[in-house]
Amino acid sequence: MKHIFIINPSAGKRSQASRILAMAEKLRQKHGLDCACMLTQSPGHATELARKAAESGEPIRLYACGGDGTIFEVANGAAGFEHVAVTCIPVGTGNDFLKNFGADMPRFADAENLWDGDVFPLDLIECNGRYCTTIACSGIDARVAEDVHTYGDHPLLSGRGSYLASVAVNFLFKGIGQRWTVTVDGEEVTDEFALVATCNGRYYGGGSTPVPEARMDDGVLETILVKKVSRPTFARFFRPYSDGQYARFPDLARVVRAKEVRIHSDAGEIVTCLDGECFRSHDVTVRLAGKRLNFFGPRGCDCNKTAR
Ligand SMILES: Nc1ncnc2c1ncn2[C@@H]1O[C@H](COP(=O)(O)OP(=O)(O)OP(=O)(O)O)[C@@H](O)[C@H]1O
Repeated sequence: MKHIFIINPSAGKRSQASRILAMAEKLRQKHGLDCACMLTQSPGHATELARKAAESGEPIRLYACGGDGTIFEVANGAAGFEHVAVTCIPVGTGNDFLKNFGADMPRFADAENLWDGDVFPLDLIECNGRYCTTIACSGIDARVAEDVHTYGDHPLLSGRGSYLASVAVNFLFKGIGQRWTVTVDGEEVTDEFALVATCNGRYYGGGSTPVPEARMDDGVLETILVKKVSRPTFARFFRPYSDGQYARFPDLARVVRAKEVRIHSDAGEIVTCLDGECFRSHDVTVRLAGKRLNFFGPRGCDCNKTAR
């Protein structure tokens, strides 16, 4: 069994590469493990490294050392490979992926708790040819995420602080909704939408939980559709939405368990974020992926620990 640490030196406020290198060295000395460390050179490189390792055919444990973007990239390289398992060592800004594990999240920070931990499969969302582990969102929430990195470098703002700054800018200066045709399992609706978010996990945007009942291994995705609203209504809606209280606004938001959701925009581009990584397009297709991700974590950990 090989243990490969894929380290994103640009994740978080400052590089944790030397701490991860020391951690891997400790595993080598203490347990005689076959460990290797690789630093990513650029965006997308973690997918390349993970796929290359997986294609070697050897049994491998991959440690994605970074934030949500890093686990997203490693998952995209490792999905569907039975002999590969993936975990996350949190050194990112938000680390929303690991919040799904509740009180066990801090245990992921030390590889000593991980190297012989439980392996279990997680569902994945497939969106426009890529895999997403937690939430695939399109609309104002994705535009907010697209802008979060602008504020993420600010020394006075935490992960949550950068998120709130981006919400304020998008709310005050950019439109809330867009005219889209949304097709849910073949049923088409053309309307003004604020956002459409498909949830496998429960957290995004520095800790918002739009659909707290979403579970990461149940073979089902929950999609929340939110219509365009006025600024005052959005201001009232935002907090309860972030706290998973969408049911208080039945005229604005509904949650469906759909196999496939398609979004089409004739006008402006749709901004979509997969685990916080954003892209723009006129067509978005989201569905439960045929492939799953073997994940490992500390003994006894539960990806649904915080589910309602
Ligand atoms: N060597 C590199 N140089 C610059 N960017 C990189 C490099 N390696 C990876 N990246 C990019 O860094 C970005 C941020 O990574 P990541 O999301 O893991 O950290 P974060 O933003 O601090 O954490 P979070 O998303 O949890 O808030 C990703 O988009 C990834 O593609």
